[in-house]
Amino acid sequence: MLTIPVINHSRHPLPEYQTAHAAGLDLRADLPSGAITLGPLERQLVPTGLSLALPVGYEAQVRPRSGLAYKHGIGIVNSPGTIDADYRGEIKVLLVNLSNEPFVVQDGERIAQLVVARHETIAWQLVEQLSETERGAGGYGSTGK
Ligand SMILES: O=c1ccn([C@H]2C[C@H](O)[C@@H](COP(=O)(O)OP(=O)(O)OP(=O)(O)O)O2)c(=O)[nH]1
Ligand SMILES: [Mg+2]
Repeated sequence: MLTIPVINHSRHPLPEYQTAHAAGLDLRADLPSGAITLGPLERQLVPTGLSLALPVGYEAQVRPRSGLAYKHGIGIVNSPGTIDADYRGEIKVLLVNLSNEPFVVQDGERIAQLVVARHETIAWQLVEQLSETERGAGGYGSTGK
């Protein structure tokens, strides 16, 4: 279990895992001035009121919730959003309404989920040739349906 320092400027509880082995912690909209409406194809940066200090070597991904996507066409424009370990600002969620109907985001509503993951920090090794593989440069459906 990883412990992460967090500041909660919102009036909502900290993000929680909804089930015992969930990967994502649900993020809530922090809208002290009240609900906002996303018109069709409109995008808005929705605040969460949370700031983190992730350990070096970790990132957090801001991912959509499938229920909102399926029922209301709500996605995240930059999905998955990347929270860097050195970011100390407020986590925000760039929601987009991909439906034909206006969608109201309520204060405190669970709008996205945060997945914390390890990542590598790499150094480049500039070469003239890459190791050979069976796939080679094949992609984009090269293996068939
Ligand atoms: O969905 C997101 C994505 C990013 N961020 C914050 C944390 C992240 O560390 C920072 C920068 O994000 P990113 O690198 O994706 O944006 P950029 O356009 O490359 O901006 P920058 O030049 O500040 O890196 O913004 C969020 O709060 N929500
Ligand atoms: Mg960046």
